[in-house]
Amino acid sequence: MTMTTTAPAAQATATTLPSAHPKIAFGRIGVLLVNLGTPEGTDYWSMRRYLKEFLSDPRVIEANRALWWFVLNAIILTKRPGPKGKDYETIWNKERNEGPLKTITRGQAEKLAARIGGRDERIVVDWAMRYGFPSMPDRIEALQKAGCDRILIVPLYPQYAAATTATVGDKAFEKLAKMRWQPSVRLAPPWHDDPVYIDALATSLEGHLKALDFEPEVILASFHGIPKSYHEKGDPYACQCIKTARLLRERLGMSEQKFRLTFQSRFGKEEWLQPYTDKTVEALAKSGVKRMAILNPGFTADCLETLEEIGGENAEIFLHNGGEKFAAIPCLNDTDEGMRVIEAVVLRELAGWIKG
Ligand SMILES: C=CC1=C(C)c2cc3[nH]c(cc4nc(cc5[nH]c(cc1n2)c(C)c5CCC(=O)O)C(CCC(=O)O)=C4C)c(C)c3C=C
Ligand SMILES: [Fe+2]
Ligand SMILES: [Fe+2]
Repeated sequence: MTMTTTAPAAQATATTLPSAHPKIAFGRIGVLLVNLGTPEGTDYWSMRRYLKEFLSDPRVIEANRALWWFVLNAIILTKRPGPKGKDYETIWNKERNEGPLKTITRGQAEKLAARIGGRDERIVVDWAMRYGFPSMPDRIEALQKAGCDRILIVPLYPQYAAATTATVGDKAFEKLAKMRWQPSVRLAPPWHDDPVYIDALATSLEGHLKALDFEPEVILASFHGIPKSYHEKGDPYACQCIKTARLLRERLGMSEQKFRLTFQSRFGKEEWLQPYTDKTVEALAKSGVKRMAILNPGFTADCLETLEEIGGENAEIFLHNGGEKFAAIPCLNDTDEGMRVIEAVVLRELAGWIKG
């Protein structure tokens, strides 16, 4: 017996859309590197605008809103912009007229694009600042216009804090809430205990120590602090900093006496995570330590807090109190070591989106 089949009748008409909508590009994959932000200039008004946006974020200042609004506007935004602007002047990139945080983040994005662009032609790398410019909403929109229907957002903080990492997510979703065709979004997790990161920090530190004309008696791994109350509410930040410092110390084979963890950049009257960097530096100098170095493993890029606060203020505290030799170790920045870490994090988090 033979079976015959008949072809189904050809569809009479093609599916038609109710009406046209604008042409929308799609099919590409965005990678958005995000760091904290920096003022647009060192003058009073640029400083004030930056500080206002930053310090109005409830993730950063968790105080009662009405009370904080008053303190911020009546006191902080009148007193802080002037002296802080002067501090920024000491580290300003005059060639580009911008803060070093911006220069370095741009460099990281450009180098990342060069490193991973060839793996998948759909990848587009961009960068943004959580506060100030280039703004996150602007760059997310630009990525979407470039055809990115998937975006990996990388908050450039090795240790998670609600005040830094979570607020990047908040800002991204605030923008997504206004989009008709939302891109799929991934937020890169912190990498505080990633072996690539620990190894990069160790290699970089060893290289810088070799280049010094002295051997430090004490090395401080100084992390930006947060209020102690945030830690008590469940922020994992302190635990992650402690783990980074321990892994790094073990990798370097140094004693707990020589390699110590401290927290810097206290803001306001509340108690912050301790031990404080400045108090430790002063106590070490007063106790007779003559040679020391400080590194900042929690900062992916040098900025006011590393160049001015550590390289300026803390160096001065040490030398003023009897210390003789002080070294501020540069951050990983866009060096080969630094890019090795960012590339590893990005490729791991792009898994499943790009070709294996
Ligand atoms: C690396 C992690 C950081 C954490 C955690 C963090 C918490 C935190 N910061 C403030 C207040 C200020 N920080 C400022 C600058 C600043 N902070 C970080 C990083 C972390 N902050 C960076 C990378 C920078 C940028 C420096 C630059 O070069 O532009 C400032 C502005 C400077 C100043 O006025 O002192 C403030 C203010 C709080 C309150 C906080 C946790 C709650
Ligand atoms: Fe800060
Ligand atoms: Fe500071």
